[in-house]
Amino acid sequence: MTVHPPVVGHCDELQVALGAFRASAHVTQRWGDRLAAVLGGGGRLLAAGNGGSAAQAQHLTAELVGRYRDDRPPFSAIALHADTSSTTAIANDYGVDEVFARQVRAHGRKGDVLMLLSTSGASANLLSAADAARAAGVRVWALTGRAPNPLMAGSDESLCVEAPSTATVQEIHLVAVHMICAAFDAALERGERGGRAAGSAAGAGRAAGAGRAAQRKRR
Ligand SMILES: O=C(CO)[C@@H](O)[C@H](O)[C@H](O)[C@H](O)COP(=O)(O)O
Ligand SMILES: [Zn+2]
Repeated sequence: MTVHPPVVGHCDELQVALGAFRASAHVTQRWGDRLAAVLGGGGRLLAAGNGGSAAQAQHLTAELVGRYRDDRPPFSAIALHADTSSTTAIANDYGVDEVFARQVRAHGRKGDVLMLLSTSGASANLLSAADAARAAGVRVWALTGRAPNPLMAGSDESLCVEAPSTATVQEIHLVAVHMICAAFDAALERGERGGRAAGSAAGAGRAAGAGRAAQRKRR
């Protein structure tokens, strides 16, 4: 067996873990499709994570509000940890385990999706957020490290990455994020083509963009 220095060894670990991840790639396809239906129908994605996973969660919301590859309408997606005033106030007043749960109660509506990213699948603030979401009728999808873990148990659906190190799990989570975005855009594109084929003046994606403000009724 070839023994690589640690830095190169990381590439080997990533390669092996990516190979295993291919088997769960269909989950990213499904999530991208469903997200297109939820957001296109006026719903919202909430996303959260701690540390490196916060960055990945924010990466996903940025690509939905901005764009992934091609130009398309913006969609409603919020990275909960990115609101520093809310997170610090909630941590200070209610405790750190409440930082995401309280924002889920504030922003989440029935039919929305909460995406939680965690390498351990055991962070208490994410577990509380999952509980809050389910109580509000918000679907919970978890991107985690190795199964089994408490977060996958507390979520409606999960994609668990089998990799030995936190770093590798995080890197594969970013791959998953981009695959979800690609599937999301493809689903919108199919909707637009369907809309045009049916003679609709506006494709489904554009219609969703235009109608979103009206559709999203806030309590
Ligand atoms: O990025 C890294 C390590 O690569 C760290 O910042 C890491 O994300 C933090 O320790 C997190 O608090 C870990 O939380 P989790 O992934 O277990 O939910
Ligand atoms: Zn990206």
